[in-house]
Amino acid sequence: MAAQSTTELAKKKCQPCEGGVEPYAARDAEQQLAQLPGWRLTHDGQRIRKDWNVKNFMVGIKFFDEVARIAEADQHHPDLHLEGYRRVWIEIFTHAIGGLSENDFILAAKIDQIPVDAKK
Ligand SMILES: C[C@H](O)[C@H](O)[C@H]1CNC2=NC(N)=NC(=O)C2=N1
Repeated sequence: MAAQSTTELAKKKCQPCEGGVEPYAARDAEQQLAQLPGWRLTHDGQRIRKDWNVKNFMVGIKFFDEVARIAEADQHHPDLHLEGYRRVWIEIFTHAIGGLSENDFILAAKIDQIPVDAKK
């Protein structure tokens, strides 16, 4: 499976997934992640995750608001975490298949286009 650039991914729209799709093998997922700085595999290669230290709590909340808009527009939804008032992390996987589909990488690429005020 050929890895796609972030630009290619971000131009795509998530496709409705109700199962019946083979999850990415860890090796393919790793290759795709090489194009997505900061994202890594978790849960035995079944999810992708990225962490941010944002400037303050409201920056985190506003970031989530932007992420939520994208997720709703594409009907593909990440797990959003905010702890310790500015430590943010996002996990993405395709619930319908219990693993990774192209949708997860599309969403990650779109999230990476959101400007986020990081801790100085
Ligand atoms: C039909 C539509 O794609 C599904 O209901 C969506 C909604 N959002 C979703 N988000 C994620 N992350 N995984 C899913 O399987 C999923 N299913």
